[in-house]
Amino acid sequence: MAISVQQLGSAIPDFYVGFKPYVAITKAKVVMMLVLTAWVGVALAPDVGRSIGHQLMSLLSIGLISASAAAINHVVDRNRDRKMARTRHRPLAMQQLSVSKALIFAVSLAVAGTLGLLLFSNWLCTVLTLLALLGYAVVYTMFLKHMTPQNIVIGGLAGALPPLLGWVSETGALAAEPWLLVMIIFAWTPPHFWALAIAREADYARAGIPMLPVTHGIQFTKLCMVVYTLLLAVTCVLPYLIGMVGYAYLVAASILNGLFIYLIVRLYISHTVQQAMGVFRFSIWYLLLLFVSLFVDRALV
Ligand code: HEM
Ligand SMILES: CC(C)=CCC/C(C)=C/CC/C(C)=C/COP(=O)(O)OP(=O)(O)O
Repeated sequence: MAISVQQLGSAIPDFYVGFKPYVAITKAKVVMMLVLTAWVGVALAPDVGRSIGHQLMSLLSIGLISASAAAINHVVDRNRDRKMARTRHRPLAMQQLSVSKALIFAVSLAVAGTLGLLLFSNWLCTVLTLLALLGYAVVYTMFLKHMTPQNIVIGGLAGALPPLLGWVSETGALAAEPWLLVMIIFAWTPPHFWALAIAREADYARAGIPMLPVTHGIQFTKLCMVVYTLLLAVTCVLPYLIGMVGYAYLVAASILNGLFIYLIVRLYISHTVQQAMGVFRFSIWYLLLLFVSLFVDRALV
Protein backbone atom coordinates (compact mmCIF):
# COMPACT_ATOMS: atom_id res chain seq x y z
CA MET A 1 0.00 0.00 0.00
CA ALA A 2 1.41 3.38 -1.02
CA ILE A 3 1.85 6.01 1.70
CA SER A 4 1.47 9.63 0.62
CA VAL A 5 3.97 12.35 1.60
CA GLN A 6 1.20 14.01 3.66
CA GLN A 7 0.53 10.77 5.57
CA LEU A 8 4.24 10.34 6.25
CA GLY A 9 4.51 13.98 7.37
CA SER A 10 1.74 13.58 9.94
CA ALA A 11 3.03 10.17 11.10
CA ILE A 12 6.40 11.56 12.20
CA PRO A 13 5.00 14.03 14.78
CA ASP A 14 2.55 11.31 15.94
CA PHE A 15 5.43 8.90 16.46
CA TYR A 16 7.39 11.59 18.33
CA VAL A 17 4.40 12.49 20.55
CA GLY A 18 3.89 8.79 21.32
CA PHE A 19 7.56 8.34 22.16
CA LYS A 20 7.98 11.44 24.35
CA PRO A 21 6.57 9.97 27.60
CA TYR A 22 8.93 7.01 27.28
CA VAL A 23 11.91 9.35 26.97
CA ALA A 24 10.66 11.39 29.94
CA ILE A 25 10.56 8.40 32.31
CA THR A 26 14.19 7.49 31.59
CA LYS A 27 15.50 10.61 33.43
CA ALA A 28 17.71 11.05 30.36
CA LYS A 29 19.90 13.89 31.70
CA VAL A 30 20.64 12.01 34.92
CA VAL A 31 21.42 8.87 32.92
CA MET A 32 23.79 10.84 30.68
CA MET A 33 25.65 12.00 33.77
CA LEU A 34 25.76 8.42 35.11
CA VAL A 35 27.19 7.23 31.79
CA LEU A 36 29.79 10.01 31.85
CA THR A 37 30.97 8.86 35.29
CA ALA A 38 31.06 5.25 34.04
CA TRP A 39 33.10 6.39 31.04
CA VAL A 40 35.68 7.93 33.39
CA GLY A 41 35.87 4.52 35.09
CA VAL A 42 36.62 3.00 31.66
CA ALA A 43 39.21 5.68 30.84
CA LEU A 44 41.10 5.32 34.12
CA ALA A 45 41.14 1.51 34.16
CA PRO A 46 44.35 -0.27 33.08
CA ASP A 47 44.51 -0.74 29.31
CA VAL A 48 43.48 -4.32 28.60
CA GLY A 49 43.27 -3.83 24.84
CA ARG A 50 39.49 -3.76 24.46
CA SER A 51 38.12 -2.19 21.29
CA ILE A 52 36.34 1.19 21.35
CA GLY A 53 33.26 -0.63 20.05
CA HIS A 54 33.19 -2.93 23.08
CA GLN A 55 33.71 0.02 25.41
CA LEU A 56 30.90 2.05 23.84
CA MET A 57 28.51 -0.90 23.87
CA SER A 58 29.29 -1.50 27.55
CA LEU A 59 28.58 2.17 28.36
CA LEU A 60 25.38 2.09 26.32
CA SER A 61 24.29 -1.01 28.23
CA ILE A 62 24.99 0.62 31.62
CA GLY A 63 22.90 3.57 30.37
CA LEU A 64 20.03 1.29 29.32
CA ILE A 65 19.95 -0.41 32.74
CA SER A 66 20.08 2.99 34.50
CA ALA A 67 17.19 4.21 32.32
CA SER A 68 15.26 1.06 33.22
CA ALA A 69 15.80 1.83 36.93
CA ALA A 70 14.52 5.38 36.37
CA ALA A 71 11.42 4.08 34.54
CA ILE A 72 10.63 1.68 37.42
CA ASN A 73 11.03 4.63 39.83
CA HIS A 74 8.35 6.50 37.84
CA VAL A 75 5.99 3.52 38.01
CA VAL A 76 6.46 2.93 41.75
CA ASP A 77 6.19 6.63 42.65
CA ARG A 78 3.31 7.56 40.31
CA ASN A 79 0.79 8.27 43.11
CA ARG A 80 3.24 10.25 45.24
CA ASP A 81 4.45 12.14 42.15
CA ARG A 82 0.87 13.34 41.70
CA LYS A 83 1.05 15.11 45.09
CA MET A 84 4.15 17.16 44.32
CA ALA A 85 4.23 20.30 42.14
CA ARG A 86 7.67 19.32 40.74
CA THR A 87 6.55 15.87 39.62
CA ARG A 88 2.81 16.06 39.02
CA HIS A 89 3.26 16.52 35.24
CA ARG A 90 5.11 13.22 34.81
CA PRO A 91 3.60 10.81 32.26
CA LEU A 92 2.53 8.16 34.79
CA ALA A 93 1.24 10.69 37.32
CA MET A 94 -0.84 12.27 34.49
CA GLN A 95 -1.92 8.82 33.25
CA GLN A 96 -0.57 9.64 29.78
CA LEU A 97 1.32 6.35 29.93
CA SER A 98 -0.10 3.15 31.43
CA VAL A 99 1.69 1.15 34.12
CA SER A 100 1.83 -1.94 31.89
CA LYS A 101 3.39 -0.05 28.96
CA ALA A 102 5.94 1.59 31.27
CA LEU A 103 6.82 -1.77 32.83
CA ILE A 104 7.21 -3.48 29.44
CA PHE A 105 9.48 -0.59 28.42
CA ALA A 106 11.52 -0.83 31.65
CA VAL A 107 11.94 -4.61 31.34
CA SER A 108 12.94 -4.27 27.66
CA LEU A 109 15.62 -1.72 28.58
CA ALA A 110 16.92 -3.95 31.37
CA VAL A 111 17.00 -7.05 29.13
CA ALA A 112 18.76 -5.16 26.31
CA GLY A 113 21.28 -3.71 28.78
CA THR A 114 21.93 -7.09 30.41
CA LEU A 115 22.49 -8.80 27.05
CA GLY A 116 24.72 -5.92 25.99
CA LEU A 117 26.89 -6.27 29.09
CA LEU A 118 27.08 -10.05 28.79
CA LEU A 119 28.06 -9.80 25.12
CA PHE A 120 30.43 -6.84 25.23
CA SER A 121 31.66 -6.82 28.83
CA ASN A 122 31.72 -9.48 31.53
CA TRP A 123 29.49 -11.18 34.10
CA LEU A 124 30.86 -9.22 37.11
CA CYS A 125 29.96 -5.89 35.51
CA THR A 126 26.53 -7.30 34.59
CA VAL A 127 25.83 -8.45 38.16
CA LEU A 128 27.02 -5.16 39.71
CA THR A 129 24.95 -3.06 37.29
CA LEU A 130 21.85 -5.13 38.01
CA LEU A 131 22.54 -4.72 41.75
CA ALA A 132 22.65 -0.94 41.20
CA LEU A 133 19.29 -1.17 39.42
CA LEU A 134 17.80 -3.10 42.36
CA GLY A 135 19.45 -0.68 44.82
CA TYR A 136 17.78 2.32 43.22
CA ALA A 137 14.49 0.94 41.87
CA VAL A 138 13.69 -1.41 44.78
CA VAL A 139 15.73 -0.64 47.92
CA TYR A 140 15.67 3.17 47.59
CA THR A 141 12.37 3.81 45.79
CA MET A 142 10.19 1.15 47.42
CA PHE A 143 11.64 1.19 50.95
CA LEU A 144 14.24 3.75 52.04
CA LYS A 145 12.61 6.79 50.41
CA HIS A 146 9.51 6.39 52.56
CA MET A 147 11.14 5.04 55.71
CA THR A 148 14.07 7.22 56.79
CA PRO A 149 15.55 10.70 56.25
CA GLN A 150 18.86 8.89 55.57
CA ASN A 151 17.14 7.53 52.40
CA ILE A 152 19.30 9.41 49.91
CA VAL A 153 22.53 8.80 51.83
CA ILE A 154 22.12 5.00 51.76
CA GLY A 155 20.31 4.90 48.40
CA GLY A 156 22.94 7.23 46.95
CA LEU A 157 25.33 4.28 46.73
CA ALA A 158 23.46 2.89 43.69
CA GLY A 159 23.84 6.16 41.75
CA ALA A 160 27.49 6.42 42.84
CA LEU A 161 28.50 3.02 41.42
CA PRO A 162 28.93 3.80 37.67
CA PRO A 163 32.69 4.63 37.82
CA LEU A 164 33.21 1.18 39.35
CA LEU A 165 30.91 -0.36 36.72
CA GLY A 166 32.94 1.30 33.95
CA TRP A 167 36.24 0.11 35.44
CA VAL A 168 34.95 -3.46 35.93
CA SER A 169 33.54 -3.50 32.38
CA GLU A 170 37.17 -3.13 31.26
CA THR A 171 39.05 -5.34 33.68
CA GLY A 172 36.46 -7.85 34.92
CA ALA A 173 37.82 -7.38 38.45
CA LEU A 174 37.29 -5.11 41.45
CA ALA A 175 40.03 -2.64 42.45
CA ALA A 176 40.56 0.07 45.07
CA GLU A 177 40.93 3.01 42.64
CA PRO A 178 37.37 3.16 41.23
CA TRP A 179 36.00 2.96 44.77
CA LEU A 180 37.55 6.39 45.40
CA LEU A 181 35.45 7.77 42.53
CA VAL A 182 32.40 6.02 43.98
CA MET A 183 33.15 7.69 47.33
CA ILE A 184 33.30 11.09 45.62
CA ILE A 185 29.80 10.71 44.13
CA PHE A 186 28.55 9.18 47.39
CA ALA A 187 29.71 12.26 49.38
CA TRP A 188 28.40 14.62 46.65
CA THR A 189 24.85 13.19 46.65
CA PRO A 190 23.63 14.64 50.01
CA PRO A 191 24.52 18.29 49.23
CA HIS A 192 23.21 17.76 45.65
CA PHE A 193 19.85 16.46 46.74
CA TRP A 194 19.28 18.25 50.05
CA ALA A 195 19.70 21.62 48.29
CA LEU A 196 16.68 20.72 46.16
CA ALA A 197 14.84 19.19 49.13
CA ILE A 198 15.26 22.47 51.07
CA ALA A 199 13.80 24.45 48.17
CA ARG A 200 10.96 21.93 47.80
CA GLU A 201 10.44 21.16 51.50
CA ALA A 202 6.70 21.96 51.43
CA ASP A 203 6.24 19.66 48.41
CA TYR A 204 7.91 16.73 50.20
CA ALA A 205 5.97 17.41 53.42
CA ARG A 206 2.67 17.39 51.46
CA ALA A 207 3.56 14.07 49.82
CA GLY A 208 4.52 12.61 53.23
CA ILE A 209 8.09 11.79 52.15
CA PRO A 210 10.48 11.96 55.14
CA MET A 211 13.29 13.96 53.52
CA LEU A 212 15.76 15.47 56.01
CA PRO A 213 14.46 19.10 55.81
CA VAL A 214 10.94 17.79 56.57
CA THR A 215 11.92 15.61 59.54
CA HIS A 216 14.84 17.59 61.05
CA GLY A 217 14.34 21.13 59.76
CA ILE A 218 16.14 23.26 57.20
CA GLN A 219 18.94 24.58 59.42
CA PHE A 220 20.01 21.06 60.50
CA THR A 221 19.93 19.94 56.86
CA LYS A 222 22.18 22.84 55.88
CA LEU A 223 24.62 21.81 58.63
CA CYS A 224 24.69 18.23 57.29
CA MET A 225 25.33 19.66 53.80
CA VAL A 226 28.35 21.59 55.14
CA VAL A 227 29.71 18.37 56.72
CA TYR A 228 29.26 16.29 53.53
CA THR A 229 30.76 19.02 51.34
CA LEU A 230 33.89 19.14 53.53
CA LEU A 231 34.05 15.34 53.39
CA LEU A 232 33.67 15.57 49.61
CA ALA A 233 36.59 18.03 49.35
CA VAL A 234 38.83 15.67 51.36
CA THR A 235 37.72 12.63 49.34
CA CYS A 236 38.52 14.46 46.09
CA VAL A 237 42.19 14.71 47.09
CA LEU A 238 42.57 10.93 47.56
CA PRO A 239 42.86 9.98 43.84
CA TYR A 240 45.74 12.47 43.57
CA LEU A 241 47.43 11.22 46.75
CA ILE A 242 47.53 7.62 45.51
CA GLY A 243 48.96 8.72 42.14
CA MET A 244 45.85 7.78 40.16
CA VAL A 245 45.55 11.29 38.65
CA GLY A 246 47.74 14.36 38.22
CA TYR A 247 47.92 18.13 38.71
CA ALA A 248 45.27 19.09 36.14
CA TYR A 249 42.65 17.19 38.12
CA LEU A 250 43.94 18.54 41.44
CA VAL A 251 43.69 22.14 40.26
CA ALA A 252 40.17 21.65 38.84
CA ALA A 253 39.00 19.79 41.96
CA SER A 254 40.42 22.48 44.26
CA ILE A 255 38.63 25.29 42.39
CA LEU A 256 35.35 23.35 42.25
CA ASN A 257 35.53 22.37 45.92
CA GLY A 258 36.41 25.93 46.95
CA LEU A 259 33.32 27.21 45.10
CA PHE A 260 31.08 24.44 46.47
CA ILE A 261 32.20 25.08 50.06
CA TYR A 262 31.70 28.83 49.59
CA LEU A 263 28.14 28.37 48.26
CA ILE A 264 27.17 25.86 50.95
CA VAL A 265 28.56 27.99 53.82
CA ARG A 266 26.79 31.02 52.34
CA LEU A 267 23.57 29.02 52.25
CA TYR A 268 24.14 27.89 55.85
CA ILE A 269 24.62 31.38 57.28
CA SER A 270 21.95 33.04 55.15
CA HIS A 271 19.01 31.66 57.16
CA THR A 272 16.98 31.69 53.95
CA VAL A 273 16.15 29.06 51.35
CA GLN A 274 16.56 31.45 48.41
CA GLN A 275 20.02 30.24 47.47
CA ALA A 276 19.17 26.52 47.71
CA MET A 277 18.20 26.10 44.04
CA GLY A 278 21.43 27.87 43.05
CA VAL A 279 23.41 25.32 45.09
CA PHE A 280 21.44 22.46 43.48
CA ARG A 281 22.19 23.73 39.96
CA PHE A 282 25.84 24.29 40.86
CA SER A 283 26.10 20.72 42.21
CA ILE A 284 25.29 19.37 38.74
CA TRP A 285 27.90 21.58 37.04
CA TYR A 286 30.34 20.59 39.81
CA LEU A 287 30.05 16.86 39.07
CA LEU A 288 30.11 17.36 35.31
CA LEU A 289 33.28 19.50 35.41
CA LEU A 290 34.98 17.31 38.03
CA PHE A 291 34.56 14.20 35.88
CA VAL A 292 35.52 16.05 32.68
CA SER A 293 38.69 17.14 34.50
CA LEU A 294 39.49 13.47 35.14
CA PHE A 295 39.30 12.86 31.38
CA VAL A 296 41.45 15.89 30.61
CA ASP A 297 43.97 14.85 33.22
CA ARG A 298 44.21 11.37 31.71
CA ALA A 299 44.59 12.84 28.20
CA LEU A 300 47.53 14.97 29.40
CA VAL A 301 49.45 11.99 30.85
C1 HEM B 1 19.90 9.04 45.77
C2 HEM B 1 20.60 9.82 44.97
C3 HEM B 1 20.03 11.01 44.22
C4 HEM B 1 18.89 11.70 44.46
C5 HEM B 1 17.85 11.48 45.54
C6 HEM B 1 18.78 12.70 43.39
C7 HEM B 1 17.71 13.55 43.23
C8 HEM B 1 17.55 14.40 42.17
C9 HEM B 1 16.36 15.15 41.92
C10 HEM B 1 15.10 15.08 42.77
C11 HEM B 1 16.56 15.85 40.79
C12 HEM B 1 15.58 16.82 40.14
C13 HEM B 1 14.90 16.12 39.02
C14 HEM B 1 13.80 16.95 38.45
O1 HEM B 1 13.93 18.19 38.35
O2 HEM B 1 12.79 16.34 38.12
C15 HEM B 1 17.89 15.57 40.33
C16 HEM B 1 18.47 16.12 39.20
C17 HEM B 1 19.64 15.71 38.67
N1 HEM B 1 20.49 14.76 39.19
FE1 HEM B 1 20.27 13.82 40.97
N2 HEM B 1 19.86 12.61 42.58
C18 HEM B 1 20.64 11.59 43.04
C19 HEM B 1 21.80 11.13 42.48
C20 HEM B 1 22.32 11.59 41.31
C21 HEM B 1 23.46 11.02 40.65
C22 HEM B 1 24.26 9.83 41.19
C23 HEM B 1 23.67 11.73 39.52
C24 HEM B 1 24.73 11.56 38.46
C25 HEM B 1 25.86 10.98 38.64
C26 HEM B 1 22.64 12.76 39.45
C27 HEM B 1 22.55 13.68 38.45
C28 HEM B 1 21.52 14.58 38.32
C29 HEM B 1 21.36 15.48 37.19
C30 HEM B 1 22.29 15.59 35.98
C31 HEM B 1 20.18 16.18 37.41
C32 HEM B 1 19.54 17.26 36.50
C33 HEM B 1 18.48 16.59 35.66
C34 HEM B 1 17.70 17.56 34.78
O3 HEM B 1 18.02 18.74 34.72
O4 HEM B 1 16.74 17.08 34.16
N3 HEM B 1 21.86 12.64 40.56
N4 HEM B 1 18.49 14.69 41.18
C1 LIG C 1 22.15 0.96 37.14
C2 LIG C 1 22.27 2.23 37.85
C3 LIG C 1 23.57 2.91 37.83
C4 LIG C 1 21.18 2.71 38.50
C5 LIG C 1 21.09 4.07 39.07
C6 LIG C 1 19.82 4.62 38.62
C7 LIG C 1 19.55 6.08 38.77
C8 LIG C 1 18.67 6.60 37.69
C9 LIG C 1 20.04 6.87 39.76
C10 LIG C 1 19.76 8.33 39.88
C11 LIG C 1 19.33 8.76 41.22
C12 LIG C 1 18.13 9.70 41.21
C13 LIG C 1 17.80 10.53 40.03
C14 LIG C 1 17.41 9.74 42.29
C15 LIG C 1 16.18 10.58 42.42
O1 LIG C 1 15.11 9.74 42.74
P1 LIG C 1 13.85 10.32 43.45
O2 LIG C 1 12.76 9.32 43.32
O3 LIG C 1 14.17 10.76 44.85
O4 LIG C 1 13.56 11.65 42.61
P2 LIG C 1 12.23 12.12 41.89
O5 LIG C 1 11.32 12.58 42.99
O6 LIG C 1 12.68 13.23 40.99
O7 LIG C 1 11.70 10.93 41.15
